[in-house]
Amino acid sequence: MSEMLHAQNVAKSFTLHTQGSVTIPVFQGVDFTLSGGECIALTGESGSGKSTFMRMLYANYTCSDGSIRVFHDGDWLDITTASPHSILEVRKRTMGYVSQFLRVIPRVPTLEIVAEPLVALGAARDHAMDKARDLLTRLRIPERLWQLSPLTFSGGEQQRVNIARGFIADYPIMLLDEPTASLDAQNRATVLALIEEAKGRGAAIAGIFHDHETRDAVCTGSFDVTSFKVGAND
Ligand SMILES: Nc1ncnc2c1ncn2[C@@H]1O[C@H](COP(=O)(O)OP(=O)(O)OP(=O)(O)O)[C@@H](O)[C@H]1O
Repeated sequence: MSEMLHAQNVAKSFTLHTQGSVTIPVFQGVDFTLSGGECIALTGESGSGKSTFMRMLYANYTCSDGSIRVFHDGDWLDITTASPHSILEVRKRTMGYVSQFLRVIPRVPTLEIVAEPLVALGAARDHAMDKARDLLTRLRIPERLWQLSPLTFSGGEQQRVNIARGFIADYPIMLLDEPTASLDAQNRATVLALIEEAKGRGAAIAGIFHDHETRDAVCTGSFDVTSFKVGAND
């Protein structure tokens, strides 16, 4: 399995500038690697920093220390020092992120929202639309909703649209933030199948899965963020 992501000696603390510059240390000294075909669960008690770490892997949060290198376009790129343009390129071609919540521009139809990442990669529009229809069907979004904006959809429907959008492109690295959180058993099974398919094509996956059954079904390993808590080894 080839390594796709390598975080080294990563630390994070938040400074609350609006609250007397109070500093909240979260973790330090985090070493983490992710290879193709793996699905690693980020684990640890509530507040240990799982979401924070995942946002750092996606360069949404800065690092207080350390490096996070991703294998992008045949070379290693440190996203902690990369330009905003490079980060957008990494997100477009190398690293997908499926969050629990859908963020979309109002009035854009669901089908377009799902197809968009593949169109952005240069795929033919017909192919992207076919794949979007296929994913929406698999995720049981009724066809009568495809031309509507998902803004008025239920929480579970919005999450499934988000999953369809996240899985439409074959990203080499995928970050999954509770992808099955508000899904029923049938849809959860579909998401598990999508994760298995991504693993099978060699994607390197890291995820937060509060549901143990999901974690046990798809994960090849786990990574406990708690052990890097500031002061954990004092
Ligand atoms: N934007 C932020 N500003 C300030 N503090 C933050 C911010 N995001 C997270 N934190 C703090 O960082 C710590 C880790 O939070 P995080 O959400 O990453 O934990 P978690 O392990 O994902 O928790 P949970 O399992 O409850 O979702 C918490 O103490 C939290 O208050």
